[in-house]
Amino acid sequence: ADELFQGLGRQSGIDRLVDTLVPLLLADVRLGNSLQDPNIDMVHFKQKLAEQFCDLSGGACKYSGKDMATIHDGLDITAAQFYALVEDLQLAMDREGVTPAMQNRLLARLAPMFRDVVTR
Ligand code: HEM
Repeated sequence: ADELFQGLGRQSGIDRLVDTLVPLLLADVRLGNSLQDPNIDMVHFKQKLAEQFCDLSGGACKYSGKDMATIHDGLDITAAQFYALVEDLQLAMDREGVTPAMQNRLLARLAPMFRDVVTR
């Protein structure tokens, strides 16, 4: 069941993936400036993202952050922004050597979050 967790390189691979992903998100003008808010604790954000990827991929973690609808409520996130994040994640996974099969598996587990994240 934890084949995806292995495919992402276990905890250390997931941590590297998040370290590669977050600068891409911060630099992506398509995402708008919600992530540039100085009130966002980026250390916390990265920890929660890594924990979520670990949980979703079958690692021995339980996501302990806010639920996706609550945290993204009021950010007016569009479908285009959701897909832009997915593209950044694909690029980060390419850079970290995650195989296409494993990339697709992680993306498939994120897809159901669309309805909670996209509100505009
Ligand atoms: C599959 C898509 C997405 C996933 C899995 C995801 C995941 C997360 C996670 C785990 C957190 C931290 C939760 C916490 O602190 O408890 C978060 C926060 C946040 N996300 Fe997303 N997110 C997604 C899409 C997006 C998109 C498209 C945007 C648009 C720019 C976005 C903007 C934000 C912002 C601004 C925060 C920080 C909110 C705050 O700390 O007040 N997210 N997201």
